Amino acid sequence: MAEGLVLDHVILRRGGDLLLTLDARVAPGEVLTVMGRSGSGKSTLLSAIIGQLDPAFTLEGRILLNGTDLTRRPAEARQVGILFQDDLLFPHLSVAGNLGFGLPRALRGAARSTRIEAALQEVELAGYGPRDPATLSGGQKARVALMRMLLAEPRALLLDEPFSRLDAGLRAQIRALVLARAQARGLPVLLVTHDAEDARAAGGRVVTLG
Ligand SMILES: Nc1ncnc2c1ncn2[C@@H]1O[C@H](COP(=O)(O)OP(=O)(O)OP(=O)(O)O)[C@@H](O)[C@H]1O
Repeated sequence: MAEGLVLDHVILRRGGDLLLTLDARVAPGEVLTVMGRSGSGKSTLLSAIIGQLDPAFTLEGRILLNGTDLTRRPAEARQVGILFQDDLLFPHLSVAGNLGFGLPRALRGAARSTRIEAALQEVELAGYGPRDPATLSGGQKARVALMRMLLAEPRALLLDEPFSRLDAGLRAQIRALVLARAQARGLPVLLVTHDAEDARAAGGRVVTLG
């Protein structure tokens, strides 16, 4: 059984037109960077992996995670986390409320608060639970969005240009944090980016679509 994320002869078509083909394995703790011109299908590939492919596209091949075939599973059963460029926090919830959103519903009371506080500590935001997200800096919001996603205990992580709205210094800092937290959990990571510096910093293999 192959651990990690396996894209087994994946072919995406729109109508009769071939969009992309990809055959790749991302091992636990490894980062595979996906680059390619605008329109080459990077975001569509991520949609297929999370189970939210637009019906305009068809998928051939298989998507496996830790040996389990996800191809026909509904999105909510896939345990694949994704971070986008505009990962907005829910404005009507506190920081703790936002983090709680990623937790299983069955987890209640003190166990719940303990998990939330540990998540805040992991990204150096101890004590920020009661804060209104609107009062956070861009980097703090990005850290809360990261932990909200990780608290759902994904088995793989997809990154769709999540750093591109951050200014250069912050971008490097958040990128390093996201990759470190993913690696600490042994998650396979697929990083979609236009930025050569992101690819270099990720340090793994690069595939170019189109
Ligand atoms: N819902 C849809 N219906 C039909 N065509 C679509 C749909 N979504 C995207 N496309 C088309 O599919 C192709 C791939 O789009 P996709 O967004 O995956 O590209 P991308 O590589 O992520 O681009 P970018 O780098 O600009 O974000 C493009 O030609 C796009 O116009």
